[in-house]
Amino acid sequence: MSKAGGIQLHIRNVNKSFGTTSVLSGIDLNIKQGEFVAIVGRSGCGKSTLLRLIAGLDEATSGAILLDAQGIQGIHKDTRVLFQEHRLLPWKKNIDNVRIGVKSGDKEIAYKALQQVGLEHKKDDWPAVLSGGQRQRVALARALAGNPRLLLLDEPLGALDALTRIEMQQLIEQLWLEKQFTVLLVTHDVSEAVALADRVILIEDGKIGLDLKISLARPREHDSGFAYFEKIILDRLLVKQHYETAKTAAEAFSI
Ligand SMILES: Nc1ncnc2c1ncn2[C@@H]1O[C@H](COP(=O)(O)OP(=O)(O)OP(=O)(O)O)[C@@H](O)[C@H]1O
Repeated sequence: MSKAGGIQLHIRNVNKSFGTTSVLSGIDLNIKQGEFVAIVGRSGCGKSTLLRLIAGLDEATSGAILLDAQGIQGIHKDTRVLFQEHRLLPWKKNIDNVRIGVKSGDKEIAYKALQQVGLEHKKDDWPAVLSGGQRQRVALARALAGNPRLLLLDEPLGALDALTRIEMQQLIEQLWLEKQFTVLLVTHDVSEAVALADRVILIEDGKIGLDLKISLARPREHDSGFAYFEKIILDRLLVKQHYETAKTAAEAFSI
């Protein structure tokens, strides 16, 4: 029997290099059972790399990643990952794509997962006839069907239009409140991070530059409190960008 509730995560002094290029250095992070954490940062800062290490899809160069106090060894049975691309198999009907996520292959469980994302009526359709948002919902259903305790989301809403994106955010929040799994969401969208997360982690220069608790009630409104948190994060991202731009300009003019 798997344990109920979310997975607890401890990251201790994790470093990751590709060849001689260091991407992550000295990452320390504790995530509580059932916490919703968003990871933001400029393009290429190492967000996806960190997520892949936690998913067990890649190995840290040094340091430790503990899931429920156990050192990670490959993909944990209670972890599911959702990527920006839906990764559905085009030759399988939606219900059969969701069944891939069920260990026993049980069709009932797959059907229930499709119900949870509001797409049970599309069970016998092919992924090709769905909209982009619907395909992402089927991919989410496939992840849910595995009854995850840790859900890793790597920009899963990045390719969706603004309205569908907000609907998906609400669906993810509602499922998280119901099921109490732990969530790590990598996103470029600061507003999305503030809308969903208990904590926002900002990565810069391969380190944690900011670890901000979002102390706003749910469901979140776009009010002055929301704008306050958005500004803290955006200011931090932009200050860094201004610094980089100034540095590049200074180098170009040999200042
Ligand atoms: N398998 C790999 N081999 C070599 N370099 C890699 C590999 N994976 C990632 N990198 C490098 O590591 C750095 C961080 O990449 P990563 O994808 O984690 O960034 P990111 O913050 O998720 O970026 P984005 O927001 O653009 O998706 C980049 O410079 C990238 O080129």
